[in-house]
Amino acid sequence: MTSTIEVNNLTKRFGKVIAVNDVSFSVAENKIYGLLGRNGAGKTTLMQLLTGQDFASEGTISLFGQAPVENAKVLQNTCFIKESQRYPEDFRPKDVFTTAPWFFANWDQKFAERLVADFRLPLDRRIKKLSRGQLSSIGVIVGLASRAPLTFFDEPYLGLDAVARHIFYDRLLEDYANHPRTVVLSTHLIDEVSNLLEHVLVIDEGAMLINEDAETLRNRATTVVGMKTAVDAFVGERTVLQRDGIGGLSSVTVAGLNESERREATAAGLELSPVSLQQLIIHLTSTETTEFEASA
Ligand SMILES: Nc1ncnc2c1ncn2[C@@H]1O[C@H](COP(=O)(O)OP(=O)(O)OP(=O)(O)O)[C@@H](O)[C@H]1O
Repeated sequence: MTSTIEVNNLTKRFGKVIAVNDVSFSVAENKIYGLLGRNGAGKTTLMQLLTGQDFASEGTISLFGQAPVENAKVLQNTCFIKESQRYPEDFRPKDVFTTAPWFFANWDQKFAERLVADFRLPLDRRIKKLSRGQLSSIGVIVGLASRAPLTFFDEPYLGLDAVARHIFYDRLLEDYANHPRTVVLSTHLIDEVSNLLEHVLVIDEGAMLINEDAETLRNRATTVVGMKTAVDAFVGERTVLQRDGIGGLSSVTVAGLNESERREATAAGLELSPVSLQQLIIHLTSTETTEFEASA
């Protein structure tokens, strides 16, 4: 498998703050990655380092086999959409879409126009007059229509309403199927993007906590539902992530179950359902977590 990104022992310090702490990982070509983690975990810093916008304190980064810093060849194949994107004072959306093709070799103007219509973006209004969501939609359109071989979206949709967010997800999936590329998406709306993600990176306090195929990760926990006595008997000494119940019914989320354990649960009249990625990540990154990580 070809890697688009290779990171080795990457550290970034801001004075005493260690924003990224000795991180090593690779990102495979033509997959959609989720870069997830709590506030201040180091996601934006990591993306800034990867896109050559900041210097590493230690370690190495390779994009398409080369270091990204001041490397035009690498950067013209990379698109970084961030929530806080700034535009020249007098720019209107149409100016952004006129200049974007200068930077991105694969830019698709027709696709950009379709997205402008989808997002109902007023092309002639000054950018400083746009609503928060309209401003975000400019970034999302650039990120999609650039068709850069490597695209980073850092919380790209602040202010976008639910309809617009789903247009983004749908268009991304549709266009990715026709024009495969590597996408790294950072978001806190984990359940919304859950079906989009093929691989999940979770960073916590600067360190890489999870680097796993999304499907494998989802199978790391299961919710067992049924009569309280039967659920308790089945759960026994297993690691419990979450426990809910009402009346005689109980719902308990436990760390991964193998095939024979699943059969055992079903035979005991219990229902099994997969845990949501968001629930799992909340658990893995909440401060008291250690036992489940160790058992995974
Ligand atoms: N220029 C800077 N100077 C000092 N500390 C910084 C600087 N930039 C980031 N940090 C710190 O580094 C840590 C990581 O920040 P970063 O913005 O990468 O987090 P994040 O995961 O993107 O968070 P969020 O989800 O809230 O956007 C935080 O503790 C932040 O306060």
